[in-house]
Amino acid sequence: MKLAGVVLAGGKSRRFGSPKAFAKREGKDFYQYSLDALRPVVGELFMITNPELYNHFDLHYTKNLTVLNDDPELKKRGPLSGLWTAMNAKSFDWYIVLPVDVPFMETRVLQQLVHNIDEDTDVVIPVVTGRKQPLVAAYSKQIKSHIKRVLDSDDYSVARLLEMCQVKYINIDEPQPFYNINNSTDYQVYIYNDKDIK
Ligand SMILES: Nc1nc2c(ncn2[C@@H]2O[C@H](COP(=O)(O)OP(=O)(O)OP(=O)(O)O)[C@@H](O)[C@H]2O)c(=O)[nH]1
Repeated sequence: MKLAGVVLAGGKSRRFGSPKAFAKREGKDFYQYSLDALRPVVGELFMITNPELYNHFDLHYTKNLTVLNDDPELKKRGPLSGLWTAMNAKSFDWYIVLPVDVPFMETRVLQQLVHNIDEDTDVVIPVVTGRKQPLVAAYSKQIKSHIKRVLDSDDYSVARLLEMCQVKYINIDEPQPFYNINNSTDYQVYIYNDKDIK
């Protein structure tokens, strides 16, 4: 089974106030944590961003990394633009997706997703303390045409896509295996107090 990693890195970070991809934890950029978490489980890595951010990434951060901008025809439609761009760039059996704002992500969470892949499933999504996490998930190449259909419609939300798919939700049996850093309060709580929560 051929697996690709996809880091969604083209968001506007309105709530955070500056591009989250380049926020730092212990001197390392957030986007690098996502790449590092994916690297042990996938053959190739894709990071999908936008032209304003593109030149700020280290394009040679790791081997087998391709950094692309969202497909110009489908840009600014949120995370699915990024997933579509990666699927269109190269065919793999499954795409393991991460956002840029999970600097405590660990590879073992992604391994649990991969272990739950089967032929009757299109998408594997973890549920963490009762919350579904569709941007920390595995997507089959089989749903590429569904993604295109959603992006061509008025509602290009991930929720709309999932209505069309066989989704397997897996419970991650740990209190908080990762944190989303969406705004400055999250940053304050989880990064400044990093030493306290470890
Ligand atoms: N490639 C790509 N990634 C996106 C796009 N929109 C959001 N993302 C990424 O998807 C993940 C989740 O995004 P959000 O945190 O919900 O949105 P955001 O735009 O980054 O932040 P807000 O403006 O505060 O909502 C992040 O890693 C974003 O970088 C997009 O249009 N293209």
